[in-house]
Amino acid sequence: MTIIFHKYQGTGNDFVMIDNRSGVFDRQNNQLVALLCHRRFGVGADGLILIQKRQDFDFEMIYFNADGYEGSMCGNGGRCAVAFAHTLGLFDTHTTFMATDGLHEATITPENEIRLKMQDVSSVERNPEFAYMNTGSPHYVTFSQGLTNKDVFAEGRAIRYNDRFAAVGTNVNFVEKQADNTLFVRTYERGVEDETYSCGTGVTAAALTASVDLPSPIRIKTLGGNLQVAFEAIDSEHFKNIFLIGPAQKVFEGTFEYSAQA
Ligand SMILES: N[C@@H](CCC[C@H](N)C(=O)O)C(=O)O
Repeated sequence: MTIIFHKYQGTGNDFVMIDNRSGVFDRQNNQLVALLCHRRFGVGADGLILIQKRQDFDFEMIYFNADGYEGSMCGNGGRCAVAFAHTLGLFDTHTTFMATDGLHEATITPENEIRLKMQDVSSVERNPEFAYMNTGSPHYVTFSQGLTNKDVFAEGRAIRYNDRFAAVGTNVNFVEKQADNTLFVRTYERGVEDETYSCGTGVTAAALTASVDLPSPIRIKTLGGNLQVAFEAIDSEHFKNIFLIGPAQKVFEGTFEYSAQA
């Protein structure tokens, strides 16, 4: 079987994108998804996204983590899906599409960035050491000093597999507030089981956590580039009109030869 794919990245969070409007790609084939995402045996990516037909919407985004299994919402993947759907001619500058956490809207800005509307957040658990919330995916957020030198893999993994989170898992974000009120965020991702260069739902959670000190929009720095999160805070636990804003770029396209025995 020959699979035509496109590779996209959004602030270094990278995705194999497949136009599956024909329905030919079997979304139950977790082994194939994991192989495509494998950085030595496959194309290599943090995740894979299928663009599918969906009645009443421009498209549906089906997101898989690099482990081959369908994940919860992916913010950077959503921005890349919008960029890819645009090249497929599915919309002009504004789109509405369906994802696992519901309806999303997005706009391509005059600066060619993707402004993606996220789901409202109606619950934030604020503890002295960390905050925990769902921004489409579950996120643990903790503030940290000396973040450049932190062992995000080891410390993030320890939290992801602790007694509270082991069964379902969580993404883990370490955040350092910088002098210019930018947030530097590094994320250990569930389903990738490693640090990624950026996590869109993670930086959204970081911004909402920091909203008690910083006004919207909040500028974010990640290992892979810069993002912004804009929002309306109703109070410290309720947020609406949340937007994740940043670049999404095509890297290359190609074909992948797959035989089930491989
Ligand atoms: N990279 C993503 C987050 C993807 C979701 C996650 N790994 C999970 O299923 O928990 C993003 O940009 O939001």
